[in-house]
Amino acid sequence: MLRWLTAGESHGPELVAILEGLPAGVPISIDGIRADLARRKLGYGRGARMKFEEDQLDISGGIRFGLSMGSPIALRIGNTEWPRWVDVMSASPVDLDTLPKGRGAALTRPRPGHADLVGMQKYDFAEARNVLERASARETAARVALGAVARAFLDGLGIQLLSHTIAIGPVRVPENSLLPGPGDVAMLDADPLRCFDPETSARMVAEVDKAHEDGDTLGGVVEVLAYGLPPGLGSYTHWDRRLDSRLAGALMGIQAIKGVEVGDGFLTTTRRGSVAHDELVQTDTGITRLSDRAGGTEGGMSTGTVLRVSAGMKPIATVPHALRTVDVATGGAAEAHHQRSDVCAVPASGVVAEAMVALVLADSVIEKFGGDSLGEPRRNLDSYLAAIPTTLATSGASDPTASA
Ligand SMILES: Cc1cc2nc3c(=O)[nH]c(=O)nc-3n(C[C@H](O)[C@H](O)[C@H](O)COP(=O)(O)O)c2cc1C
Ligand SMILES: C=C(O[C@@H]1CC(C(=O)O)=C[C@@H](OP(=O)(O)O)[C@H]1O)C(=O)O
Repeated sequence: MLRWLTAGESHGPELVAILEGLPAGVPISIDGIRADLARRKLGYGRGARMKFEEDQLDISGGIRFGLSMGSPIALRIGNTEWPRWVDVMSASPVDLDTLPKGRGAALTRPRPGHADLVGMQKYDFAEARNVLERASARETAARVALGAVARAFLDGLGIQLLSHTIAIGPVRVPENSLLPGPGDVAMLDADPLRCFDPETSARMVAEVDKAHEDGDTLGGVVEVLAYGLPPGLGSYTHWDRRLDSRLAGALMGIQAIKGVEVGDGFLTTTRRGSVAHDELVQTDTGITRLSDRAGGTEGGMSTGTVLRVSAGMKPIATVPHALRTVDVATGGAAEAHHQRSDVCAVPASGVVAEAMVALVLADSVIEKFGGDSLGEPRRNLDSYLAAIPTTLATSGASDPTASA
């Protein structure tokens, strides 16, 4: 079993992350983790903080000479904003009257759509600073670092992941567009919105510009693809063993994600059964699916075809053209607090979604193929695939673009 935890606040000294249960012998490049952290900061529409905040990565344990040791992997990501927040986020008591006016001010005008009001109610805080510090998606940097480690493990088994943006607000890639493959990651990262279709990307840029001009914010949809999975990860035998259930939980656990679809998702519900599923035919190389509407799972198990899951992000709650709220200090009508914010963080969410999918898949692989050291799941995976009778064997991936 793979377990992971993160700690740390948005303006605290650092984020901390621990990954427990990874086999020994997985090659882990520290620069590779740094590269994924840099990818999370990409994307047209992100706010000022992404320009000056650096993710300062340090390894505290679990990796030696570039290889995992089988012990918990501990990572720290320093917040370079920290020097400006030492007093406001001090772990020791401070005289509140000495705090700087802006950063140290009590946040009594909760933002609709953020965690502010309910967080104050639940944890008995008079203002929202403690709430937003941990609710903030700054925490996703820690998850991306953990995801990079999980991805290194999957890589060693021939499993590769990527994500791309399929919608920004109302602008969406055309149905049945070509899907990106593992070789397209550099190209995706070079696109301002991490969109695979240049024409749609240009329209997305215009949509972000328009929202920015209007003092507004945007959401959208990202899709994660995983290539090279074996059939049989997850299980139909119990709800919490289902791969799709675990993926949905992990993706819904990302800040601002409000919906998850597997394969064609809700579109499938509009189709008749005769055109909703992926028919099977026998070929020279084994059983093949004629389409990929299901997105790589059946019965809560990976089918061995490309896994395709998407996550929908709501528009950023800190709207510059501030929303109506109540000042909880006075009880009077007010505008929600706003200093700075992202106009759109959908491309970054794609990188976070990749990390969450990588962690779930790595956990599922370890569950099925075990492993104290990398060789063990490799051997078990090979012998499992070799033991599938030829009458049941499937032949690699179907064409995922043939889904309609
Ligand atoms: C990568 C990323 C960046 C985000 N940036 C902001 C932001 O700048 N301002 C904001 O209000 N919300 C931002 N959010 C969303 C909030 O963190 C989220 O809405 C909040 O924690 C409340 O959780 P909920 O939306 O899931 O209810 C971001 C989310 C992600 C994934
Ligand atoms: C810091 C990050 O994202 C932050 C997520 C976030 C939120 O409310 O979720 C609000 C913003 O923080 P601030 O209010 O300090 O500008 C984003 O910049 C990051 O992704 O590294």
